[in-house]
Amino acid sequence: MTALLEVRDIEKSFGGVQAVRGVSFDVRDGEILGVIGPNGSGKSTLFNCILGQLVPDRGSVRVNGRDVTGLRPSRLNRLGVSRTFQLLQVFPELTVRENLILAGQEHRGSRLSRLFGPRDAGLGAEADRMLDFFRLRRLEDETAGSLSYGQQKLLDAAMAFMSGSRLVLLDEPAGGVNLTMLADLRERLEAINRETGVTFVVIEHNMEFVMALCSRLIVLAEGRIIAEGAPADVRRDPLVIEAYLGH
Ligand SMILES: Nc1ncnc2c1ncn2[C@@H]1O[C@H](COP(=O)(O)OP(=O)(O)OP(=O)(O)O)[C@@H](O)[C@H]1O
Repeated sequence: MTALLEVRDIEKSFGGVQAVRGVSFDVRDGEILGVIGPNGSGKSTLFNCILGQLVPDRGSVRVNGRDVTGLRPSRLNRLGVSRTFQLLQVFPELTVRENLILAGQEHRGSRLSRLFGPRDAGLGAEADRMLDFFRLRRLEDETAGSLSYGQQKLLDAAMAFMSGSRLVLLDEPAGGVNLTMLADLRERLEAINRETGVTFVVIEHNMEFVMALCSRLIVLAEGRIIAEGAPADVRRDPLVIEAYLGH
């Protein structure tokens, strides 16, 4: 079976710094893959190469068998690929619902309909679905800036799933989220994966969260994959332990 995402031999340097050195992996349709590694191991650079924020020096990225290497993020959005960033991307002055609609419009490649189109730009039903999925319904008319940080992270994740995204890359979804909200976030991400079959790749520093959420992990150190497998095996791997302790 063709993988949904095929990453082959990606390399990326910044001046003399080799941030990613020949990374290859596949993500199967419906899988939740975690990408972990110490600070500076190349996780964000790899994500940016996959999602068109950076053009890799070498290697290729395929989505559903189609070569998308170096394609701009907006083109990837239209192919059903979206992402979150370490820093929140919500618009604090817009309501929760408006943020969802805007994200949906961006994924479709247009912000203009926000100004000129119908109020919900035809995305109302989908926004409703996300409000229910991420249990944000009672907050739909609140401005995003008035929510707690954990609620804003939930909204940020929900926005990535708008407009039929089939592959979502989540960059530190658990960062800065308190314990109660963490359990909620994980449970909701598992539910959306189970119920809609959407595939995700997650960069995360919170080990407990990532081990519980992901069915498979890859571990980066100094720009290379040093381990790959089920969370329980990866956490026992001497190379992984050394990479973390070394930092
Ligand atoms: N724009 C850039 N210019 C120069 N060097 C960069 C740039 N982006 C990343 N690097 C370097 O590339 C290496 C990998 O960084 P990257 O941010 O990809 O690691 P990371 O695993 O995501 O780290 P963290 O967990 O701290 O977010 C680091 O040495 C970093 O300093």
